[in-house]
Amino acid sequence: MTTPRVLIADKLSPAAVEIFRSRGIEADVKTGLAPAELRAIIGGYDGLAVRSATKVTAELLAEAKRLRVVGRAGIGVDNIDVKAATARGVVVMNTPHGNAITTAEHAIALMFALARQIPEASASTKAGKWEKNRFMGTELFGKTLGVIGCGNIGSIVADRAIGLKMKVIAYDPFLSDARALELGVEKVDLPELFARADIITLHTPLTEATRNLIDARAIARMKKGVRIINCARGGLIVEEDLAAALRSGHVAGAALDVFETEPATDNPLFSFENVVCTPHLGASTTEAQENVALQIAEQMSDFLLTGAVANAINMPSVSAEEAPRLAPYMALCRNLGAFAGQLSVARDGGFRKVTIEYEGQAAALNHKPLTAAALSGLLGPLMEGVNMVNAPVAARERGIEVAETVHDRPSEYQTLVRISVTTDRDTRGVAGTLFAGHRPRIVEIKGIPVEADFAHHMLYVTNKDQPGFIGRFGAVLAEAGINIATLHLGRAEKGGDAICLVSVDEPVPESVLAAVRALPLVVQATPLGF
Ligand SMILES: NC(=O)c1ccc[n+]([C@@H]2O[C@H](COP(=O)([O-])OP(=O)(O)OC[C@H]3O[C@@H](n4cnc5c(N)ncnc54)[C@H](O)[C@@H]3O)[C@@H](O)[C@H]2O)c1
Ligand SMILES: O=C(O)CC[C@@H](O)C(=O)O
Repeated sequence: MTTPRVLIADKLSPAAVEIFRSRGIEADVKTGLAPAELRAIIGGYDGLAVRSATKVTAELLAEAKRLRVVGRAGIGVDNIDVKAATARGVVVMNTPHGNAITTAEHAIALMFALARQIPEASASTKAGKWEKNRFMGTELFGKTLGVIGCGNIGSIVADRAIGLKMKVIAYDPFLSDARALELGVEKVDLPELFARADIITLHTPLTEATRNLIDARAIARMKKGVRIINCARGGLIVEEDLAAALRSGHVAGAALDVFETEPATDNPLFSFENVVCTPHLGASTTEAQENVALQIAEQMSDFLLTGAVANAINMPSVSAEEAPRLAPYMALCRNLGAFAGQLSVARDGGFRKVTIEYEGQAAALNHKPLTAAALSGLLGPLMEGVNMVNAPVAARERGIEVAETVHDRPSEYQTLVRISVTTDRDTRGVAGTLFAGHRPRIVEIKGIPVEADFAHHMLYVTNKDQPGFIGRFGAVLAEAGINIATLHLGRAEKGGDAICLVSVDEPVPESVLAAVRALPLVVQATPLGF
């Protein structure tokens, strides 16, 4: 394996570079590059580590020919075109917990700053004015805090606010009653939160569903004198609508760490005395930056070196312990998928349904990555650059139904995977096992037992089980100068359908295939490549 190369494109703790290098990965730090500069060099890297400044766009990804992973040292991935990355088979991973406490603390700090006008009071005091009467605050004790988005950060904010003896109400469509009870928050719907909260704090990701969540209509439903805190993403609030509500006095104040356009150097909200602003500092503590840098460097190194996948947005997880155990299964599933796919494409075209069955030891494994590997093999003949990241999406986009079946029954083999592909005309199944625990081996084709290793070039022939086939078949290949490396036969019953699977040393040319197909007793012949 060539040494993987990672580009660190945003300012990350030096600990990240140390981790990459100690794991034998080449790491270049090039921050502040213009998009064109980044596009010019990205083709040389297997991994890209970013924070929020670098925009990982479809244009950038189009130049990233060898890129396998984008690592976000932080939580929000809205600066990464995850759809484009997935389509190109690039894993996108983040560090979901590393800066959560720090960001929650920033939200609490902003709440205090807002309630006691600390930034303005500080500026005034330092300017030599002693304006004791100008800065009348509001107490937090007993106030109702409305938390919108009660995930990692929102729930830490709720916990801290409860410690301050505030009443916490929360709106999050995915918050269960049990979790709300555990957190000590009251679960409410959005209109009720707007109607009851004295202070509202936002902790949702920026998605199409949450963009412009706080607009003029939403603000009109809030209490007069409400205060709003945003430590999540700028696009959650319509800034003009917030400015209008600040002007009218309906909103008593706002504290904003994030803005619609960043870096925010000129924003109409800056002119309000009762607006506290910080430059996207939510995650900016030494502790959080150390956490996310270490975590992303470890995760990216694990993936590039061992295939382990943690905290990926667009791929199932594979733990570092599982990765070596799953590796031979992934090869088995990819090859079985490729076998079934090549057979079906060659004969019928489009796939309707794929069923992947796991039996014996395989039944106890983490199936999601194995199914993704099977789909990548299956779609290989149809798509360029298909891999475990983009195959499940590609299958969905092509309307292919994917079913996983785990058999809790004794298996003839210690471990078995069977892949069946249904087209408009037929269903074809291929099963395989791991020989000696690690070598993928075919054990059944269309219900007929046959034992064969996968090889680079193979020829799969179905024929009538009658004397004379093998001699003629061997002669055709021999006349064409094609050496048979291995030959495996199977049949459904004496004199019935039979199969012959050979591995050969080079691809079988079309003219030889035509000669094989023309032989008496031959039903079909399909070249296969693995
Ligand atoms: N200011 C900063 O520096 C900073 C730092 C870290 C994270 N963030 C932002 O904070 C966000 C939240 O981070 P997190 O770690 O808590 O994420 P999380 O995924 O743990 O929590 C997000 C929560 O939002 C909920 N949610 C989704 N859609 C919703 C909707 N329409 N209404 C209400 N709730 C909804 C989800 O169910 C989830 O529980 C991140 O997406 C990121 O954008 C900002
Ligand atoms: O990297 C940062 O400074 C901000 C990170 C933050 O926005 C996040 O989503 O994790």
